[in-house]
Amino acid sequence: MRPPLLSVEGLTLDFKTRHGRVKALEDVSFSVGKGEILGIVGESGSGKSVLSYAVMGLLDAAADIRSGTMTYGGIDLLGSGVDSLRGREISMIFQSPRTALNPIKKVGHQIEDVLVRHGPVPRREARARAIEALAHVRIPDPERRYHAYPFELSGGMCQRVMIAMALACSPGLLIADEPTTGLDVTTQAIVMDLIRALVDESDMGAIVITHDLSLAGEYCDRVMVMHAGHVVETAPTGRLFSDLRHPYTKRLFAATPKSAESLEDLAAIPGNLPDLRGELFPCRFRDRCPNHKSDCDVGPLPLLDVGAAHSVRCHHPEEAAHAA
Ligand SMILES: Nc1ncnc2c1ncn2[C@@H]1O[C@H](COP(=O)(O)OP(=O)(O)OP(=O)(O)O)[C@@H](O)[C@H]1O
Repeated sequence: MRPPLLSVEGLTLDFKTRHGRVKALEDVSFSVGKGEILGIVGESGSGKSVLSYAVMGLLDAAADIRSGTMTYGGIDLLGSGVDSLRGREISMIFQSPRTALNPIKKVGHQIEDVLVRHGPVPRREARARAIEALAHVRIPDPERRYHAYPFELSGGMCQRVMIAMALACSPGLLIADEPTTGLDVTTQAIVMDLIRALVDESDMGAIVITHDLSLAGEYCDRVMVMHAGHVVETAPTGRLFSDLRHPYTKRLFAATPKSAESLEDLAAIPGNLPDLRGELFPCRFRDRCPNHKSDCDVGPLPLLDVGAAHSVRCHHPEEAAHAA
């Protein structure tokens, strides 16, 4: 087996605030391999963005990494002198591409800036490389689009420009944080098809962060489910969808719209995320969980291996689908 590209082990991270410590991530472990898309799903506030910012080294000063390791290609991401790795080897795209782009600069020039800064590519070659980058993300007529300002492009085109910028220096890992938010359904599919194709045709790995379980099911090789700063379930996509084992994953799935369903068919997930500033039980889902028992409140949660590369952090997972 090939060693993972990115490996995160036991990451525990708090934010120091005036109202106490926000326990944003606890004991988070996962890996991403070359040519693989890992989907990270969970409700708003589950820690998806904090986790990606931690990998990118974009955390604000209030963040306190209390324990854990993060390595990229064997290099310690928590060590010093790794900033140049990010941007070149690990690249990120965000939601709202229109606001992430500079509104008063031609998109071609914005790609050139990335190439010159992180490439490093000599300025005289940057224009040709920027046009290549636009062509790479299937933007029609890239020579003409090179001169466009963001307001002249659709939301989907702006997201493709962002992906072109992120891929300009051929990173090994792409992190896409809600890359299709705000785009219509057809454009969402175009952007996700593009990310899938770019991963398949290179050795790049990718993390796609989304609250949309069905999008993760369609485009990701593996899915990791987060709840209130914990990883509660991880599995290869096909396996997860045929055998949801964590009570939270099951409810998240039931709350995910499928095309044939009406709003009344959707089951809301009862209760709210716990306040991450207070004392927390070992299981952060316990107040919302239909399977809660007294042993859930004692000691650390077990990480159960429930099948091929399928793990669940729970005392009382749901019955296996085939046993039902
Ligand atoms: N700078 C900060 N200071 C204090 N708490 C923070 C800070 N940044 C994030 N948090 C807290 O960390 C937790 C996880 O937030 P995060 O933004 O990662 O969630 P998310 O799953 O990405 O949500 P969304 O889908 O809405 O983006 C939340 O409770 C949030 O309030």
